[in-house]
Order: sequence, then C-alpha cells, then structure tokens
Amino acid sequence: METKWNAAEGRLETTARGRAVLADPLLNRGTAFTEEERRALGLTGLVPPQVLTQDQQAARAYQQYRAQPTDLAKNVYLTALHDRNRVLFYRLLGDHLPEMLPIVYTPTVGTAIERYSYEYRRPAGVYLSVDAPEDIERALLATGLGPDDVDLVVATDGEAVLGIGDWGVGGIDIAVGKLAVYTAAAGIDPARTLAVMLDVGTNRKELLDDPLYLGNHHERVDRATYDSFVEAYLSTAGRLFPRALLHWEDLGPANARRILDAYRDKFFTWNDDIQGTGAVNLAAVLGGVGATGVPLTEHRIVVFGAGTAGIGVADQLRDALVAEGLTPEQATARIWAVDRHGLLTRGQQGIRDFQIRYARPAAEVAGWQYDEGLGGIPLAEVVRQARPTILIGTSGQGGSFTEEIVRTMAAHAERPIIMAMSNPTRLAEAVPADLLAWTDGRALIATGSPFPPVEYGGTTYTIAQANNALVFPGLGLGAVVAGADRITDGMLSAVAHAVARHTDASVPGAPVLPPIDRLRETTVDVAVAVVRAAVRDGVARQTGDGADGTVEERVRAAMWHPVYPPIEAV
Ligand SMILES: NC(=O)C1=CN([C@@H]2O[C@H](COP(=O)(O)OP(=O)(O)OC[C@H]3O[C@@H](n4cnc5c(N)ncnc54)[C@H](O)[C@@H]3O)[C@@H](O)[C@H]2O)C=CC1
Ligand SMILES: CC(=O)C(=O)O
Ligand SMILES: [Mg+2]
Repeated sequence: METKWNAAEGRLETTARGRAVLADPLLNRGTAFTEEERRALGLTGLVPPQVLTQDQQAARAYQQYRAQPTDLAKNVYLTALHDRNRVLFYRLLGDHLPEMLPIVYTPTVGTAIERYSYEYRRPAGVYLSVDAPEDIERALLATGLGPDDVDLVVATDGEAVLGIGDWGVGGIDIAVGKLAVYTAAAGIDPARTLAVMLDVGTNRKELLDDPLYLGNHHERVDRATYDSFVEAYLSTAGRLFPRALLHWEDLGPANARRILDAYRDKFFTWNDDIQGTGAVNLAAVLGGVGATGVPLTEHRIVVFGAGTAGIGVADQLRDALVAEGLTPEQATARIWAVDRHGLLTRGQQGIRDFQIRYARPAAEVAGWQYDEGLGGIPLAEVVRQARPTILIGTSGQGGSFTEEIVRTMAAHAERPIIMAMSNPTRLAEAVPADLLAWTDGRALIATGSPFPPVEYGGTTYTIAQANNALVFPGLGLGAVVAGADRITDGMLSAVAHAVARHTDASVPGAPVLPPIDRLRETTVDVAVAVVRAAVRDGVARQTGDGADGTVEERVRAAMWHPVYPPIEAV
C-alpha cells in the first residue's frame, strides 16, 4: 500500500482502501470525504452519511476543543486530532494560533511530556534505541519515506526538555511540538517531516521505577556509547534523507554544543536551543535597543544561566557586537555570564569548555563580593558591579530576577532590557507585571513562554514572547527553499535582523518582538532572508531572485496550506 503526492498533477495518489484510509492521518479527512471519494476509496458505509465541509469540521473540532476541562486535556485532544486528520489539525491550529500554541507548545507540552507514558495513545514518530543501533536504518525506512521525501527531522534525546530536565522517551513530544510550529508558522509540509526520539536511557529514577514508563529502563549510557549512537543516527538519516535538515532539540548541556561543533560542517544540521535561541534573543535585543536610542555597542549584557541556550545567546550577541565594529575581545568584555556557581571567572572550578570564552579575568572581580555558599559571585553582585543594561535569563530557575536585582539594574539603566527566557511559565526568571512595577514601567521585556498583556500606569504593555518558535520555522523553510546543505552563522544573523525589522518598540507598551498572531508573515520574511544568506554564503543549490520568480514568490509557493488536496484512488 502506498500514498504519494503527485506534484505534477497536484493530487494525492493512494492504493489504500477502506479502514486503512481512515487510519492514515495524512490521508484521512473523515466526514469531509465526498460521495465520489468514498466510493473510490472503499469507504462506503464506513463514515456517517452526511458530507461536511472543512469549515464545518473545524467549527465542530473547535467546540470539542473548548469543552476540554484542562490544558492537558486540550493537548491530548489536539494530539488525537493530529493523529487522526493532520489537515484538520493544522486548519484548527492555524485558525487559533495564539490560543493553541501554548497548548501544543510551551508551556503545556511540558506537562504532556511529564505525563507521556500515562497519556500515551499512539506512537508519534520514530523511536531509536541505543540498545539496538543496528535498527536505525530499518526504523527510518519503516516510515516508508524515500530519499526525496523528507525536508525536516527533529530529534531529541529528552535529556534537557525545556527547563524541566530529563524526561526520557516522553521528550518525543517536544520534537512533535516543534514540528507543529514549523508547519503552522512556515507551512513546512507535515508529510515531509519526522520526529525522532533517540532513547539513550534516563537518569530520572521515578521513570526507571515506573512499570508504565515507555522508554528504555536504564540510565543514560556513557559518553562513548552515546557518541557512536549519535554518529550512527546522523550518518544514517543524512544518507537516507539527504535533503533533510536535521534539527537537534533539548539535548543535555554536556552534549548539545559538542555535537553541534562536531557535525555542523559535515551535515545539514543545527541546534535550535543554541542557534535558534541565540537568533530570537538577538532579534529581541535589537528590538529593545532600538527603543533605548543607545547603540548596541554601548550596552552591557548579563546572561544568567550559561548553559546550552545561554552561551548560544552570548555567542550571537558577541557576533552582533563585532559586526557593529567592536573587536572580538571588546565584544566579549561586554558580556558577563553567570551560572550555578555565580559569575564565570577564569580558573573557576568546573567551568565547561564552551563557557571559558566568557570567564572574567580575576583582576576585574578582585573586589567583588564573593558568596561562600554559592562558591562564586552572585547575580545580585554582578548586576551591582557590571551595571548591565540588558539582563537575560536562560537558567531554568523561576523567580531568580528578584525585586532587589531588578531595582538595582533599573537604577542605572533608563530602559532596562530584561528577558526571562526560561520555559515553561513557572520557570520564568521574573513575571512581566513585577518587572514593570519594579522599573516604573521602563523595562523592555520579553519572556520565553507567553504572558498576557500588563496594564501599568495607564499603558497596556504587550509582552514579547522571545521563543525560538519565532525563528526556527522561517529558518527551516528558507533552508528548504534554498536547497541549502549547511546552516551558517550568516543565515542565523539574517534571521535575527529579519525578525527585528518587524518591531517598533519605541511606541509605548509595544513589544520588542512581533506577536504570535503575525507569526506566518514574520516567517515569510525570515525565510526570504535565510535564502538570500544561504546564496551569499555559498551553501544553496538554488539562486536568489531569477527567472523562476523572486525569492519571496518561491518561499510563498513552497508553503503548505491545510486544505484537502484532490485525492485519486490508484
Ligand atoms: N525562550 C527560548 O526560546 C528558549 C528558552 N530556553 C530555556 O532556557 C532554560 C535553559 O535551557 P538550556 O540552556 O537548554 O538548559 P541547560 O541545562 O543547558 O542550561 C541551564 C544552565 O543554567 C545553569 N543554572 C542552573 N541553576 C542555576 C542557578 N541557580 N543560577 C544560575 N545558573 C544556573 C546550569 O548550570 C546550566 O548551565 C530552560 O528553562 C529552557 O526552557 C531554552 C531554549 C530556548
Ligand atoms: C523553547 C525551547 O526550545 C526550550 O525552552 O528549550
Ligand atoms: Mg528547546
């Protein structure tokens, strides 16, 4: 049995019949099958007699969605719809994106991941086990997808999911959530995507002790075993799906950077937490800096939580400062990075290799207050001494931007830029209402998970969501349209600047990033910028504007829309 998209004819062709049609979410359209389709596909009598339009189906599905009692139940409902009728799922998600994004993505996806083995209904992608690396190829081929059929693979090992940590096999839901955003925002064809779970074990004891836990019941494997499994996955996926962008999500801090550095020049691969977060953060900083009227090069930046995301953020800020004319040393000196043992300083015990660049010289901090309990210089002291104008949280430590810290910062920054980027909501370093109150409404704010607008002093403040969801869909779409084979720093910088062009935070209460309800339009510009950067950097098979249309026309034409295509029984 086979289902194929016939691009020349603009129709789906399938040999499936009867219940097999209804069981395939890419084929199934339930009550919207026409009489003719029902006859041709052997569905006579298998669906109720009335034929509905997609509008009617969407209205009913929305009612059902609204009737769910909790956010988790809404997530489970949408997952079931996703697994039943993919077109209708994306129709609904697209129609209600600001309302449903927090359900299929952060924060609720975090709860779904924690509850994965209990809420499980159907498999969600490809599960690769470290205990059977010889099965990688068989598993990827079992999808029925061939070399030209895949644009995008999102893989995770579930070790550092959002800020909630190691959830083992449940992490597949973050890969599925990312794919939903790729399609809803950028029109990546869902039939051409794959979610992959690299099950290398889990160190969460409550999962290992739980007979219902669906992943491998052993601890995470040692580094050598892990590395050879990752290598086997990348080389197999890269060989079987040579056009596909291989996206990494929520790996642990010991692995994320190492894997990116080892493979970014060998494979068409990228790390969303390092590079996507860096790009969206830079976009938000550029948006905020525009409102301060102070050039980027004069800002002083503190990054709190110097892990995968934090150092990714620092790196792109540093590159942006260099692009604005600072030397690499001057740019690095503008950034203070604080981790679990306080400010990163040279010679500090336990500092990780990817953090070393940001370690401050001992002479600079000699007179700074040291906290014995912490084993380093705490954030409050760093803020007092370094006098940041930009404070970024990627620590996964809810509430760590205290009133004292924020007031200290606001005492010497007229428009403090404060980004509490940790997810899910409860892990935000501060909440917008507090930040506005503590800074008399002067703060320019962004958060990683969505927050409602805040009324303060007669102004309504729309809160920007600085989430890599604002950038990865456009990056993926642009990379696909360009026929790229690498993700370059130039592409990432182009992404940040394209997003920043969509904001004017100088208007009182305006957000430093474009809102989610304009995500699809922002994404088009991001994708166009990515194609142009890929061409400039020599990593594209396609060219820029040309006889086959402008880049924007090609980007728009490449976007998939949630409409039922003609279907042919063959
Ligand atoms: N808004 C966005 O687009 C994104 C947000 N994030 C968020 O950033 C957070 C971190 O994620 P990752 O970087 O992937 O995790 P990670 O584990 O690589 O990094 C977290 C870092 O915070 C440090 N840390 C832990 N406790 C600390 C404390 N008390 N004080 C200072 N530092 C502390 C850790 O040592 C580690 O270096 C998560 O909450 C995640 O949801 C991550 C990626 C994208
Ligand atoms: C948004 C995201 O990638 C994270 O919180 O890990
Ligand atoms: Mg992530």
